[in-house]
Amino acid sequence: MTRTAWGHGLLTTTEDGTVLDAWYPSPALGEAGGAGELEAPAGLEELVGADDVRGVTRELRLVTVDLDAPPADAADAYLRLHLLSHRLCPPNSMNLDGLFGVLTNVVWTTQGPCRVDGFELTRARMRARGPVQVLSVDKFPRMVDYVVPSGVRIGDADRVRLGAHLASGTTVMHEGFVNFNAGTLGSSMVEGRISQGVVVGDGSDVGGGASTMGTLSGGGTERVSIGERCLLGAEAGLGIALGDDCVVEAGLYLTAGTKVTLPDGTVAKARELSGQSSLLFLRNSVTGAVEARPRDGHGITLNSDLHAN
Ligand SMILES: CC(C)(COP(=O)(O)OP(=O)(O)OC[C@H]1O[C@@H](n2cnc3c(N)ncnc32)[C@H](O)[C@@H]1OP(=O)(O)O)[C@@H](O)C(=O)NCCC(=O)NCCSC(=O)CCC(=O)O
Ligand SMILES: O=C(O)C1=N[C@H](C(=O)O)CCC1
Ligand SMILES: [Mg+2]
Repeated sequence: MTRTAWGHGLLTTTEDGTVLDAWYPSPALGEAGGAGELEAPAGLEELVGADDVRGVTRELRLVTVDLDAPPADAADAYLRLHLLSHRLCPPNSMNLDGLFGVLTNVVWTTQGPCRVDGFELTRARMRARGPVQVLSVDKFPRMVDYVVPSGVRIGDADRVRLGAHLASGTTVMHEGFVNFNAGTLGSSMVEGRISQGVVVGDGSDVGGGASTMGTLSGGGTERVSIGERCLLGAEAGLGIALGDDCVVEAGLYLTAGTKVTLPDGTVAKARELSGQSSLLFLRNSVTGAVEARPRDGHGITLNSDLHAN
């Protein structure tokens, strides 16, 4: 069966037809066709038109995508990113092959997206209109400029890209980062980096400055994930999947190839322990060896005051 999704998008298009962005206020799974669904949501029509200062036009388009096929173009890609951030699709549930290729690099400003080519002249025209700040130059905008999910706190809007999936009860502190096609499935404290493709389970804490290894560049190939009630300590790093109720000591970078001493004295590569539950990983400060020790009972408990968002 074909898995589809649709939405009415407000597209920003340059004079040569390049789509800079698309905003879908109410994307949905399935096919459009129910009562009123072929009409754009209230308020969108009023936003259509040219912005000569930025050299763009804003147009409405009803877009339908096949979630199992690669993104066809930028409008399609933006719908997929919205589906993730609206929590209609969890990370790793749709085809994102070739995503970077269909997105264009954009100057994201407080007056809206602009082309990179000729930006200084665009900036001059925008300055004549009013104050303008450049937020970033990137293929992805900030999530909160397109989607504000319920039950979430985000200390610094720059740190969460459109396409992040943040479950209700998630707090992303200023040092945290969440990439597209990545995020949380329940209450979580995020003070470290959740890389593309990485998913964090309910009740887990990613400590300050911690790193989860991504697979997009630099050789990391293991699919990293964190189960429920886990703690990735401050400044720790993770290159394998953790099951539930695991702890990684602060400052320990556990790569897939790290040799880990087990309680019976045998040595295993961390990737062989991938997905196992109830383990504590630490670097023994006397011997220098990385050890995995069994942990009893349930893992960490989050401070509920910090997640009643
Ligand atoms: C590894 C653990 C989990 C261990 O803690 P535990 O409470 O389980 O055990 P413990 O009581 O400290 O230690 C039990 C016994 O093991 C010993 N022990 C502990 N760590 C050891 C090590 N690395 N090598 C050798 N022995 C060790 C202790 O001395 C003690 O020995 P005896 O039995 O002989 O007494 C911890 O040190 C840790 O790293 N926690 C992570 C916390 C964290 O990072 N939270 C996120 C904060 S995020 C944050 O703060 C944001 C701010 C920021 O930005 O940084
Ligand atoms: O969720 C918060 O707010 C947090 N605040 C602490 C702080 O302000 O120091 C750190 C952990 C989360
Ligand atoms: Mg606080």
